[in-house]
Amino acid sequence: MYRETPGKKKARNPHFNAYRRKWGRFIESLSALEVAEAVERGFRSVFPEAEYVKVPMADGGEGTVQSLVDATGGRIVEVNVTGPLGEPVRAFFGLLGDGKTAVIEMAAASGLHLVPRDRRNPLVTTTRGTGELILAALDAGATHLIIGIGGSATNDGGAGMVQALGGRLLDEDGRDIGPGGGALADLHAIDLSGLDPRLGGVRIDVACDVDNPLTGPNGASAIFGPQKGATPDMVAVLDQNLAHYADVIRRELGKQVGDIPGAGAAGGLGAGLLAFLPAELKRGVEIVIETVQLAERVKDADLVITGEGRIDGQTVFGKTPIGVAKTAKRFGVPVIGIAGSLGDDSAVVLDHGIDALFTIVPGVVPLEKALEQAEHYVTQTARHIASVYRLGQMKRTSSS
Ligand SMILES: Nc1ncnc2c1ncn2[C@@H]1O[C@H](COP(=O)(O)OP(=O)(O)OP(=O)(O)O)[C@@H](O)[C@H]1O
Ligand SMILES: O=C(O)[C@H](O)CO
Repeated sequence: MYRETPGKKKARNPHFNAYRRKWGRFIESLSALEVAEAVERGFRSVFPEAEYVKVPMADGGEGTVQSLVDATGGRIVEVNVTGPLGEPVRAFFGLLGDGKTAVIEMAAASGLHLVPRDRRNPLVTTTRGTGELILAALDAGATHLIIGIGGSATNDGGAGMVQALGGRLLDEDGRDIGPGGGALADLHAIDLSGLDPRLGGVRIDVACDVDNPLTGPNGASAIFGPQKGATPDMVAVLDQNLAHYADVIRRELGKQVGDIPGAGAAGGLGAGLLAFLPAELKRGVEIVIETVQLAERVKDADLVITGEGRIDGQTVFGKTPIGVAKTAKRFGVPVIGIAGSLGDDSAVVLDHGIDALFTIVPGVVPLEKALEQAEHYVTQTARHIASVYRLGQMKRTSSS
């Protein structure tokens, strides 16, 4: 039960995955830290003396690097890498406060947003830039890598990535195969002897945005190929090539990776990471919870506030707010969820550890305005939540 310590109330504060980078190209919305700050401002106007702990959270998708950098006092490192079509792109990774953990979003180097719609072609797009980001992280001294995969322009099974790291993918004549999901048809042999030796000493946690297998009707090519520019004929070729790729991996490396859930994420990069590197696929939010030591930070809280852009029925499938709520519930801490918008089925989250839900928009406003005004709306909503919370305390005080 809640008990007020005079002068110091703990309303521990929030975990919110609104993604600056996601919206940044159109309209500036908020990073997780900025949302946390807005919640604190709203709460402070009602509870000025409370202690507020802000833990920017994420689920492995876009915004994860920024959140983990903010949560751990790390820094963002910018690097020039090879883009999906072979052109140079300015990408980034995060080096966390411990100086040993690097966080990579593969989409920063190999993302769909980097390729104009009329040039999308997964037969040729490559994950080479993702491999180059891994190399840059190793150069920075990282021994633990967190790699968020999804939002890719690619369907090459991580072939470009392993080539960038020194692995050789050879055709029948012993020549390196070219870039893209099309060239996988030529693969005959794999030689990992030139792989960067530093990879032997690293731990790699991979957060996939989906659970799809590598091939088949639910595989990478069939489900995500079309958004990358694949026609139905191209989907058939890409799927066949990934199946061949998995066969060669099995023959050459003795690893069976195609059916593992998440192998088909990011055009089969999930499978490539498992086949070639010391990688483990995990739930993104679990990786983040561990990295920011969330349990430690919520265990003494009186209240946790969490949220995301939109809370709906999908939120219960491994999204940030539910991971936060489950952690808080281990310590019996109440949890309030806030969101930019609530789906018709949002109430299901109330069965998964969230005790109450609020939307931040004050009325019918265009999305553009809602995003522009998000900081103000979050502050205002937090103030209203704090007022209701205080009412609950008054009732308890007067009836005790
Ligand atoms: N500031 C905001 N105000 C109102 N609605 C918002 C706001 N931010 C996000 N939304 C709503 O949430 C939807 C999805 O936004 P976003 O992709 O950021 O969601 P998310 O739920 O945080 O992320 P994801 O589901 O991709 O992990 C938007 O289309 C919009 O309906
Ligand atoms: O990149 C992709 O293919 C999708 O986001 C699924 O991982």
